[in-house]
Amino acid sequence: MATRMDLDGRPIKPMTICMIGAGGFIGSHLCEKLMAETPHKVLALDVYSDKIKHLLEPDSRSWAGRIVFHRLNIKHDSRLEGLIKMADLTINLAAICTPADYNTRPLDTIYSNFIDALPVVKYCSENNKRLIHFSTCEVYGKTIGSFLPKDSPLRKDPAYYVLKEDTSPCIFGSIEKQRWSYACAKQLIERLIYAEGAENGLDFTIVRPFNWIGPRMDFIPGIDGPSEGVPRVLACLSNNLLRREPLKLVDGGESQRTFVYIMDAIEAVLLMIENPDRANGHIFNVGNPNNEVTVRQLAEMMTKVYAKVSGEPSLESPTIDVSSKEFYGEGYDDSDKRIPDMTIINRQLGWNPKTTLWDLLESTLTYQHRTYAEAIKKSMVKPIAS
Ligand SMILES: NC(=O)c1ccc[n+]([C@@H]2O[C@H](COP(=O)([O-])OP(=O)(O)OC[C@H]3O[C@@H](n4cnc5c(N)ncnc54)[C@H](O)[C@@H]3O)[C@@H](O)[C@H]2O)c1
Ligand SMILES: O=c1ccn([C@@H]2O[C@H](COP(=O)(O)OP(=O)(O)O[C@H]3OC[C@@H](O)[C@H](O)[C@H]3O)[C@@H](O)[C@H]2O)c(=O)[nH]1
Repeated sequence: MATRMDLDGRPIKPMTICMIGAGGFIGSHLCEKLMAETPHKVLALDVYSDKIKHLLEPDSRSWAGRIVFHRLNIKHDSRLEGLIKMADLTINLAAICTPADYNTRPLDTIYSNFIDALPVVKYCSENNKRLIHFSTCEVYGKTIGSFLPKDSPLRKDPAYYVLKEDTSPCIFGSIEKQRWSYACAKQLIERLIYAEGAENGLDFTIVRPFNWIGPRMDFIPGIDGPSEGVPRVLACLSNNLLRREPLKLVDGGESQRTFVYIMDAIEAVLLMIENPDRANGHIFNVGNPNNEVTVRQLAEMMTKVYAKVSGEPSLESPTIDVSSKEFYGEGYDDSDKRIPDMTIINRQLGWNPKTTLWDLLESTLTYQHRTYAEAIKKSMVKPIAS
């Protein structure tokens, strides 16, 4: 493998990365990228390994031995500090991060996103190790514009909705809207990391992902996850399409999101890993401001794309409205609109997303169809009564 150069033309030394939550959606893509394109080693920590098992098989692959899986729960495992000490860099991805959990399991959500992350920050700070911590775009909460009168022309002014790392406020709902337990826990761990940087010199980078989507995201209920489980929107709507049932739109599907392809987003993370001088001390939005849709538009586009990749005609009534109370239960609330400002990541790392929403849905739904269509068909065949 040719020596890799950083953005300032210096050779990049191979490093060891302690990746916590390596078995999840983002972790699996990051591990794949690191194995295929870099000489770095990965200590992969997670309670699950299904999504990276293809990388762990002892075969003749060129990366054999560069990735080692450690099955552990960071809540209670004394191996954690030793593994952080063995590495040059720690990346913490571990979290409960599906909205269906925020209002129904608020304690688990707060513990996972704040309390369980504390030792990771502490061990990095005490051992002078660099930390890349995964936060979320949800720390911005709602836009300022959402509080303006519906007909206010200011709602169209980007100053009232574009989310900027160093100037936008974090606006959450009231305490009984437990949806915000996740965002609030993430905000507090960001503040703690920032303070460790300011007071104790911790080298940190904070990533705020804006709806990264792609293959291996979450699970399909009843196939590789619980039948009653509610994953994030991509998997929910994929599940509906695979089962040929109407796609459920929560509260009319009016909320807006920007979706970025996981493959584009992983490029940004690799730039952070390999350019510490440009990434340390920064908080980065990572998203695609050009891929904005309402959830209703997302559902309509997914319906069209799925018909194309599966060859099956769409349903006559492809969507159905459902209230948030019915879908998520008491205490749900929502972010109205999420457009990332890209100035800082552009300036520091020269990163820009490339993939359009149509293209990323086409490759992702091709994967969903190939991976799940047969299993769904089998599961839907009713057993014959004897
Ligand atoms: N995917 C997105 O669009 C998105 C958006 C915003 C923020 N994020 C953040 O990025 C990170 C990764 O997200 P993801 O989409 O890959 O989620 P994911 O749920 O697929 O991955 C998280 C992984 O962490 C592991 N984990 C959780 N608790 C653990 C513990 N106590 N010990 C060991 N492992 C544990 C889980 O088993 C899982 O494999 C999270 O911090 C999330 O909040 C993701
Ligand atoms: O079947 C569904 C599922 C979801 N939705 C809606 O689709 C939108 C997006 O839902 P997602 O499940 O992807 O979750 P959100 O975008 O609200 O939050 C996510 O954002 C960033 C991360 O921190 C987390 O991964 C998650 O909190 C929401 O408005 C939700 O109400 C539907 O209309 N139908």
